[in-house]
Amino acid sequence: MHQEETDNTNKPEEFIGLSDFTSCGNELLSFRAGERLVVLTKTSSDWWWAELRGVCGYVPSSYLQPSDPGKEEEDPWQDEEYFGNYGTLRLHREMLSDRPRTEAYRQVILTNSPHLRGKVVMDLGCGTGIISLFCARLAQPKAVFAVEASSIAEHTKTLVRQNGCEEVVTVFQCRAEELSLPSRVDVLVSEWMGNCLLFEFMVESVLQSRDRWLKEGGMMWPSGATVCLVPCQAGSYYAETMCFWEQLYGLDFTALQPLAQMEFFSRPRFSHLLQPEDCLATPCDVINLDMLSLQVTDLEELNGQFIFAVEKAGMFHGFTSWFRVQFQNLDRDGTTLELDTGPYSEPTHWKQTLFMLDHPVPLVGGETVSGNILLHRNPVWRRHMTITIQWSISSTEDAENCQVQTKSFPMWR
Ligand SMILES: N=C(N)NCC[C@H]1O[C@@H](n2cnc3c(N)ncnc32)[C@H](O)[C@@H]1O
Repeated sequence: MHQEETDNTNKPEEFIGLSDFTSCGNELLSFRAGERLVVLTKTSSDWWWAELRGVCGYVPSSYLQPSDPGKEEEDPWQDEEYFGNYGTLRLHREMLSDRPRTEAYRQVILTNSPHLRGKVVMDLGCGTGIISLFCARLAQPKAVFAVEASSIAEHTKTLVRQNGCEEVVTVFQCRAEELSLPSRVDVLVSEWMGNCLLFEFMVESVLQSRDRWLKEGGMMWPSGATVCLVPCQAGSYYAETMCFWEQLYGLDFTALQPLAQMEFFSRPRFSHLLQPEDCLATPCDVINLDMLSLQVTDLEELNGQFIFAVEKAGMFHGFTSWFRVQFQNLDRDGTTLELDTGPYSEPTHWKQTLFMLDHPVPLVGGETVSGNILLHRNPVWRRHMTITIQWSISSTEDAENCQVQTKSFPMWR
């Protein structure tokens, strides 16, 4: 690749393919018309270094157009839409009606009540203030700073008054990044988890607030987070999205199956309820995060390995993912509490996330599914990521011919 001139602007930009481009060299990146690529560096006027679904390569600049001109100005955090959504009751009602989630935080406050006495607590992204109210009602903290950027905060102030907590709880209606507080805090509690743990990437705000406001030796709740994965059957989802086209009122609509595969299997399926009997192996913890040491830069790429021993024969339709979060006790010898959003626990509003393979594969007991998962944060749209899973299936007989497969799932851009 010759360098006519280099453009050192490193701000990634999103472009859309004007027409299909098929790579004819190993450093070139193929794409289809209409696909959104992220141009990382305009290395020359004709060839740019770009990324598509976690893979990088050179693309011809003449095949690309900037994604919708208005979008250049669009905030990469999409905060207007994001905080707009949280300004309505719909999402707060969903979170409050999630008993395992809300009860877990209540138990954390109750269990740690003695050590919370006289402490200063920050509740980051407090929403309706439920966790702050738990603190004020179930313990005797010196102060609780309830931080909420959306317009729901106006109502949160009323809820604090109506529940007699205004002496202890102060609501700050602003982004945590713009906050000024009278003092640092002993405990930073937040319910920040999104689908696949990280979607929305509110965790970045939590880490920045930790570095700005948490006292030395202070406590993060959650103190730790784990991403789990398992190979699974998804027979009913496969039937309703793929088999559906086989016999339609006596007609053969299977010509639509390639379209169905693109439409239903190319992105993760949120809110999938995995039945325990559909797990083909014992689930693996693939990513572990320590909320005291985790850095924002670590969030760009998180990698995990897995080896699954297939325990029973079944159809390998895909992988299912979920998360657990841990709440270390303020009494260092005390029990660590945990919220598990997996298939063996009571379902939460997150349920689980399903990653469908393009084609199901029959598995038999004794085979192994091994590989790795990569959570790659979107360099342009900062609340989004692409999950890439690489796997190979090996059986005891012919271990050598296990071919490595890979698939990337944008969540969502
Ligand atoms: N996936 C989740 N748990 N989402 C909960 C997000 C809650 O935190 C609020 N929130 C998210 N980020 C921030 C931030 N940087 N500053 C203040 N509030 C925030 C948001 O408005 C909503 O009420």
